Amino acid sequence: MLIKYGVNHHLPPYNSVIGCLVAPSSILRRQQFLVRILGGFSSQTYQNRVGGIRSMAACGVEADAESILRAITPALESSKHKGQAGKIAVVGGCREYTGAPYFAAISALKIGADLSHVFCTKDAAPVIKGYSPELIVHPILEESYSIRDEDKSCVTQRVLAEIDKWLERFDCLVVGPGLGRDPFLLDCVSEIIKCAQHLNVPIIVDGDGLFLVTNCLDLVSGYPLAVLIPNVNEYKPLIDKVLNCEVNDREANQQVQFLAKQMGGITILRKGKSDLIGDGDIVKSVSTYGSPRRCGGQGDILSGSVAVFLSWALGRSNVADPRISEVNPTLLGCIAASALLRKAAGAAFERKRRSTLTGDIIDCLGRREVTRAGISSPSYSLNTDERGLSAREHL
Ligand SMILES: NC(=O)C1=CN([C@@H]2O[C@H](COP(=O)(O)OP(=O)(O)OC[C@H]3O[C@@H](n4cnc5c(N)ncnc54)[C@H](O)[C@@H]3O)[C@@H](O)[C@H]2O)[C@@H](O)CC1
Ligand SMILES: Nc1ncnc2c1ncn2[C@@H]1O[C@H](COP(=O)(O)OP(=O)(O)OP(=O)(O)O)[C@@H](O)[C@H]1O
Repeated sequence: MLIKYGVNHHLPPYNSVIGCLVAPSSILRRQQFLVRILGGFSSQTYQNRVGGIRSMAACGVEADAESILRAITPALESSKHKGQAGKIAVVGGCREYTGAPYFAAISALKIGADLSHVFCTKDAAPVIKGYSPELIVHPILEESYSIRDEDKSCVTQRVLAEIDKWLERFDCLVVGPGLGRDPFLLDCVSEIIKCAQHLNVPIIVDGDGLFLVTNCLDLVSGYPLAVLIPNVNEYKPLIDKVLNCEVNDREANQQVQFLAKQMGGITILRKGKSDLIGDGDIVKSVSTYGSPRRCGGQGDILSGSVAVFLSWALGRSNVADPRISEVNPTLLGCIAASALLRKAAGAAFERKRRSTLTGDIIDCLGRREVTRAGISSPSYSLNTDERGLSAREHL
């Protein structure tokens, strides 16, 4: 089955069936790159990884999210020291948005990371610090209004020098929650992305970070440790820019795959009724029922969660369990994070119904019924179409 998208005839047609089952040479190169940055696998393990990806593709589109979630979550052991369960950083937070970086960073901690940093503007920092003493907040970013044109390159250098001291220590960087659109700020963040890539730090791009990379695709294209997590509004311009066509919901899986492939094998997590996750090699969906509430901030929880699970998946890539060692860690991280968020959203909705807010979902991230095995069906009604009950029952 050959699938062409829109009017973009200069792009090679994507054979979805073959594309899902066979790892092409670009993907093999990506695997080799991951092998290198993960410290090396035996050639047998490497072959298994590729074979495992094929078999994962062959077993259907819906991910076995529950078992992946359990398999990549590290045991709590008394022999471990601070930092081993993950050091995450969020680059985001400006005058308008202080909630988004907070939600992402605190979610990372609540899931089990040991340390969570936020790099934000000077205005945003005291506010974010005020939300939580747990977060390490660096007020290093500047927006155009606060600096003179002649000082801009100096400020950029200072920001880079400051963040460079930290970058290498992070297991994952989340770029974009509440970042805003200030051009000078975004220029600085472009440089941060380049530095992180140079150090092989995984990068999750969300919110305004997606505005930045959609307008400058080279920032992440071809970087196998990049994950983009667009919502419905952020997906459209990305598709338009990369594939030069419109969003195709009938062939949503193939389009996610094609997008990831065209961007050089990065990972795409398209958020929605089902979260679709593709790396240009295979595509998986997570459709665990979550919550009918769509309050702002749930995507921020997801970005912080992907950061933690991705670093756990990377850290466990050389274990014997083939569900872990043979599959792209970025894919595993996205699947686990998506499943956990959905379960937490469902648990929060059980209690708070229509008044559920993002903080309520964060409170549920560690609840036993959310983290333990098994996905319980919601006891509440969805809507008249799906359950035959009125929307009033949500209250
Ligand atoms: N409490 C907070 O501080 C929160 C801040 N948030 C931040 O707010 C910023 C904006 O995120 P939102 O979720 O509000 O963004 P939206 O999902 O509303 O929009 C995302 C992008 O799509 C564009 N867009 C919106 N509607 C469109 C349409 N109908 N057609 C085409 N394009 C459209 C917007 O201009 C924007 O570029 C981000 O930095 C985000 O991280 C959100 O995370 C929510 C919570
Ligand atoms: N139609 C839907 N049905 C079920 N769950 C959904 C639906 N849309 C979104 N979600 C859930 O909400 C999560 C976040 O998606 P959303 O589109 O709200 O992100 P976002 O707009 O980036 O969030 P934020 O407000 O943090 O910026 C998804 O991963 C999914 O779990």
